[in-house]
Amino acid sequence: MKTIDELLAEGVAGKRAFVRADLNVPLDGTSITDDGRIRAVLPTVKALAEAGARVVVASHLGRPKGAPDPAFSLEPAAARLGELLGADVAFATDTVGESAQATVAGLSDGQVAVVENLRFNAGETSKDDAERGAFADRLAALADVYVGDGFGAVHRKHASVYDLPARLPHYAGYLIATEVGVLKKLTDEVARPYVVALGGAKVSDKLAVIDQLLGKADRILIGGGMAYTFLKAKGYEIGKSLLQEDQIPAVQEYIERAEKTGVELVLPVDVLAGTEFPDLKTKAPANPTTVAADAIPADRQGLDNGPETCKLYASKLADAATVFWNGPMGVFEHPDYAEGTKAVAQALVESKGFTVVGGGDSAAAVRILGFDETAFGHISTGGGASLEYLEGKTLPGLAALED
Ligand SMILES: Nc1ncnc2c1ncn2[C@@H]1O[C@H](COP(=O)(O)OP(=O)(O)O)[C@@H](O)[C@H]1O
Ligand SMILES: O=C(OP(=O)(O)O)[C@H](O)COP(=O)(O)O
Repeated sequence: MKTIDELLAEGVAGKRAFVRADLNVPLDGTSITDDGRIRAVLPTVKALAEAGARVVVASHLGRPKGAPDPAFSLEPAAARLGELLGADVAFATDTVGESAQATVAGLSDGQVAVVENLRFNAGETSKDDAERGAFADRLAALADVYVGDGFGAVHRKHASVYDLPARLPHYAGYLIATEVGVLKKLTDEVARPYVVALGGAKVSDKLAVIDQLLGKADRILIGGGMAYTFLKAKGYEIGKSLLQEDQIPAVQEYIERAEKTGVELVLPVDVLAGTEFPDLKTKAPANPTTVAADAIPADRQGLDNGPETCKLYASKLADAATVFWNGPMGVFEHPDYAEGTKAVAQALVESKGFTVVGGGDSAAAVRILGFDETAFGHISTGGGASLEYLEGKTLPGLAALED
């Protein structure tokens, strides 16, 4: 894999450098609640700009449906990037159209532009190779070289991640190099006990990871939206909680395999349940009740770990020599549902083991809830990406940078 240092040594002045970043930051309307992913790509953007490149930064944000949607505009992220760089950052209101072409053509050496959300174009995420390829061709027309630095998206076989690097000389940016360097340590001989904590909302994406983790981890703690498919698979009532119904048979098999192989699979014993999903804008009191995890009332949904589960998970993390945590334990964005996430973060802070937190929202949670980032071994910008890396899978966005 060629790195950005090789590109800098070859000389990049006057060249258009396309940086595929992951600027998928959490937003409250148009205000960014955590800019960690923007800060994470700064070393790459700065190095290219200082070397005189014309830097074109591209990213997805959220999951728009292949067409422009103002709620998912990258404009706030572009503005924040400009503030952090201390320089004007141009913004193109489309990704490959007239605005992007004119914006890129207007760049001088050392200037930076951001183009609009890649996922406003159906070709970005298409499963059809030709459709993705056609979009990648249009992206390629904007640049001379490609720098892959969107670690959080390297597990996606998307046009800007997988097809575009094949069309341009390609290099890995500093963030990807750092992330892979740290995560590699968890794929070699890991210090045991190795405990993995999984939560969050991207349940369908991440349930499959457990299949592999069962052969690697000594203990797996399940929380967040992930937990309810497990509780349902055990035959419990989960009310209106998040459920991945089609995954129940797979989850039942995971539970059986864990029992047979001696992997400790730990599920919540109590949860905080509300009558509805809380209002994250007003943060109006949600008045949840603590209920047993095997008897969530039909009109309620589990939205955080309960107090007994918080204690249980802290005890299960206390003796870990290695911890990997992805996915908040509850809807931490609301103060009534933040305790489960806080308890896991606190247990990692107190841990004597090597601790890794991964994921856009998990990393944001740690910072928003006031934890000191330096108290963790590593905070990864990618959740799904780091999980799939730990599974030993070939990640499209890394494979594409290899040759
Ligand atoms: N029980 C739950 N029900 C619904 N959403 C949940 C629940 N627990 C956590 N979440 C949500 O999960 C989201 C983060 O999930 P995810 O994107 O998978 O994590 P990450 O970005 O760290 O990989 C948060 O916005 C949080 O509100
Ligand atoms: O937020 C992300 O992943 P993560 O929630 O697993 O950390 C990445 O930006 C990838 O986004 P996606 O899961 O919509 O492809």
